[in-house]
Amino acid sequence: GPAPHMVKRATCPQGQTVEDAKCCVWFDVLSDIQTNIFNNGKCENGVHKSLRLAFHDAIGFSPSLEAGGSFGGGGADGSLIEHSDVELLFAANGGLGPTVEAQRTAALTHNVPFGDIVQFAAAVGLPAGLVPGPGDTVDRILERMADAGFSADETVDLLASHSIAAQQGLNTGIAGSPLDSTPDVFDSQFYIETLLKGVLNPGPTTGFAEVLSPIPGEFRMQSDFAIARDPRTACRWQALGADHALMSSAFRAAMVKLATLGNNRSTLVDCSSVIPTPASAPAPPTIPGGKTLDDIEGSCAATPFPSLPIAPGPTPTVPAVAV
Ligand code: HEM
Ligand SMILES: [Ca+2]
Ligand SMILES: [Ca+2]
Repeated sequence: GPAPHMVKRATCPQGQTVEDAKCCVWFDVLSDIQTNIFNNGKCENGVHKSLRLAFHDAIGFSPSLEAGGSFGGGGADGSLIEHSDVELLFAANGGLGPTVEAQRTAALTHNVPFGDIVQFAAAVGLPAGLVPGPGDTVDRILERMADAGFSADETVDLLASHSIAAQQGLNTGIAGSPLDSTPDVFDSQFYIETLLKGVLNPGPTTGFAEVLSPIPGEFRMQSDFAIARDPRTACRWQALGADHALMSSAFRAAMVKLATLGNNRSTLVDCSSVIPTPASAPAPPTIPGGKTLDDIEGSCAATPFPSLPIAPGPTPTVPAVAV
């Protein structure tokens, strides 16, 4: 049967049953943001930015800074909205402003908190430098993630987010260049394509922390390139690339942890049933057209890269998305 916190105990005014009557307002928030932030529920810029915002809000959480007597950040506390005057100035949060404002409007409309009120008092500013950067070494990224409580595997799991992602700040000349060939589909392609040999620059100039890409139009950042090939992370990376079901379940588990960082989970109300059920599974993982297994830089010492089907036709040019 369902876990105790998932037992539905309340009926909302519109007839839905939920875990707790406190969840009902989130149906109103849901339809508001589907319409006003997600362009009628499309996996586009509003969704991409909102996911990135969730990471940047939550990862401002450092037990080691706190132990040293400094403010360690409040974790997933809505500080990016509450203290947008401070936090939007951090370089890592570039491009997030419009989403922060749209979410503020929705929160105020429905009278829901930006984040946990207890965390708010402490979260007067997210210490800069807590969000990993695309030019950081794998050592530094894994250390920072470990400080916030994430293993190397969980760090890889969270990067599934880069399957629905584009860059705009690293190379402004090609703003909207996606990180995989299917930026509107949450699939395994990101993990496969980051392992392909880099052969080209997608733009006329090279951006910050940009490394050679395998596919015209696709952007590859240094940190993704390096994490895909590091002995500590390469096997997990490859495993998620070959298995969408594993990728989804691993991402879900790591995202629950991220979304509640800095909060006491026993004090939170679980409203999972408000989240719509995802549409059907995406197309199975493939090696992009025009490439072969020989183009994959297999980096997991223990296991060779699996032989995946190759998409028909020549190597595609990945179109830019709106950002
Ligand atoms: C661990 C190290 C990570 C690094 C170094 C990193 C870095 C970046 C960078 C530099 C961009 C491009 C930003 C721009 O130019 O506009 C980006 C985009 C993005 N990141 Fe990450 N990221 C990391 C982890 C994560 C995690 C854990 C999540 C979510 C759980 C996430 C979600 C996203 C999303 C959704 C985008 C696309 C935003 C858009 O399309 O506008 N990232 N990331
Ligand atoms: Ca925060
Ligand atoms: Ca994708």
